[in-house]
Amino acid sequence: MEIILRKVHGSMNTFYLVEGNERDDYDRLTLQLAAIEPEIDGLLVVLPSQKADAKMRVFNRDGSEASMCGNGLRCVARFVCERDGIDEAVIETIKASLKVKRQATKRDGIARYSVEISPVSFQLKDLPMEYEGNEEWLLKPLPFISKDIDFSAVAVPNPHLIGLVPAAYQADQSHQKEWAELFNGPNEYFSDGVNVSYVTKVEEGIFVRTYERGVGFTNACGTAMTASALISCMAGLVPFGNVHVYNPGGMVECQVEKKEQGYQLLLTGNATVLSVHQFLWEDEIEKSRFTSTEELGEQQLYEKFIEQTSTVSDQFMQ
Ligand SMILES: N[C@@H](CCC[C@H](N)C(=O)O)C(=O)O
Repeated sequence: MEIILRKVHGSMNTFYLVEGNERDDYDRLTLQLAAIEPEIDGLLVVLPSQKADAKMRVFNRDGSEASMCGNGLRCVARFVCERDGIDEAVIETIKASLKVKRQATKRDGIARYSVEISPVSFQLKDLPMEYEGNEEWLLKPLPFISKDIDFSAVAVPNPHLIGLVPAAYQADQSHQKEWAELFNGPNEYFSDGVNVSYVTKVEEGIFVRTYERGVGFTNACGTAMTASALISCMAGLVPFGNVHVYNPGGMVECQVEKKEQGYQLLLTGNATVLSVHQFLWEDEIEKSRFTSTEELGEQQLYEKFIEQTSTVSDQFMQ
């Protein structure tokens, strides 16, 4: 079957995006694409919805399905808004229907979208995380990892473990790698795995590096950056409001507001289309292949933006 794929990214968190109908083998398509291009983070599927403008499903590079993807949602938001000629939409995801909005284009010419990140839960059962009968784990060390790092567990609604770390843990990622690999294999704490982020305060906001469940280290994880901004506000590291979140793939803005009914989170950043492809999707991987590729020029604009943000991020890059 011939399908159209768009290669897209939010903060260099890179996906193929396909529009299709509900079917049960998008995990197979993800694995086929990852076999051809091991550096992609996963697949975004745009489906019809009964209750929203569209539905999004997200597959990690290893074929596992996630309940949410913040960077991916911005790319889906752009696809749906451009397809339907609208500036705002509602996208159904596994656990919630979320509002998305096109942002006015700045002078740099980059397409940007804002997406709601919801629901937010600190209940360990919602990640799930199991640790000595605790119901929540917020801003305190997990003694079996380190006495020096404050960790927090939060579901938005995909699972995140967030550590507030000094800069030395960003320069050498071996500590983060060791624990993230452990928690994403058979282990007693996180039965479904977890996205693990290390967060460091920088003058202009925070820097976040994430080891993603189903992927490994990534340029950026939108839900992780938003959850990290929330935890950084709760810790008093940065004020509530608009938080600049730097990452190895650029910078996004996370709006963190405390409301009576809980926290309201908004993620704003680029939604870049790199290329459009035709792909022959066959049962066997050997027969599946790209049959055409059209490169778009958008990445040049994004690279100029990265040059500006790299003054902050470079100190943490190896
Ligand atoms: N990159 C995403 C999150 C993708 C899913 C994650 N790996 C999980 O399994 O929960 C984002 O931008 O939020």
